[in-house]
Amino acid sequence: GHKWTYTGPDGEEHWHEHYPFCHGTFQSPIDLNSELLRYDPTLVPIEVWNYNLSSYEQLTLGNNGHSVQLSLPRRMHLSGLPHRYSAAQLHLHWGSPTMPAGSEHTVNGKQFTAELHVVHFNSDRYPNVSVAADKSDGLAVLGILIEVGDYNPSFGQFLKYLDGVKYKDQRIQVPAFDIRGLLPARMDEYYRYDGSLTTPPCYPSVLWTVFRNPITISEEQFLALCTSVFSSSQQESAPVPLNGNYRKSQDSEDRIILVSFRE
Ligand SMILES: NS(=O)(=O)c1c(F)c(F)c(S(=O)(=O)CCO)c(N[C@H]2CCc3ccccc32)c1F
Ligand SMILES: [Zn+2]
Repeated sequence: GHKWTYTGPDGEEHWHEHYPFCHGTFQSPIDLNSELLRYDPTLVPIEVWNYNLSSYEQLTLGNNGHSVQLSLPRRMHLSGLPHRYSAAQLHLHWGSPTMPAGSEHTVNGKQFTAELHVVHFNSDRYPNVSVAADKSDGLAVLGILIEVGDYNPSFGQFLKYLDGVKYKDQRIQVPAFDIRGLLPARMDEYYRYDGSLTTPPCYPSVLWTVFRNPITISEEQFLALCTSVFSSSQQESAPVPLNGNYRKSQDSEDRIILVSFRE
């Protein structure tokens, strides 16, 4: 597909020129504003299955120029959603050393330091994430807000390999680890709304679950994330740091955001 970036002539204001859904409805991210929240007692705790991967297993860590992503085995899956959703990949959105706020979802206008997305596809209905990506019930993404605080050992499990994927299109195999460690303790408190991919092609195909409680990473871990990787390929003369890879808040239109918790 056509080149897209987060700034400049191919930035998010231009995405719709080649990816029409980016100008469409049900776009993500949105501001999770108290005025739009509705408590829904039917929202059960999210349950994750087979997230505790063995270090004998290897995962593919890659830099696709837009984010760093980790491939996930499809036996990892979620229950507590309208269908079984099997894992495909996880990736991050973050700020920069000078502008550290880089989450996609915001809470009452507050932008967090970064955001982790664990992308799953509806494996009851579709064979893989690519086929599911443009179907209205195709994807379920877990959003985990990240703020700077205590060191995060789970996060360290793949940050330590970032030097192997410094440049666009680099991929390496890394030992798997317990992905549950990247999620917040409370899986019963979350925001829920119908939205989209936050990157082109912006398909309105995502059932979003953003956990209420952020996880923390240390200042050093944050700096490692936003200084280790580049959106440019190794061959290019001028290395372009990969950071600020977040889409701005979209119009929530008249969407209600369901919450599993009482304020
Ligand atoms: N923030 S987000 O969760 O909306 C989201 C991304 F932010 C993002 F960068 C990617 S990507 O594949 O790395 C790049 C362009 O899709 C995906 N890719 C997913 C969705 C579609 C698809 C198809 C095949 C493999 C991965 C993906 C994504 F779902
Ligand atoms: Zn994402």
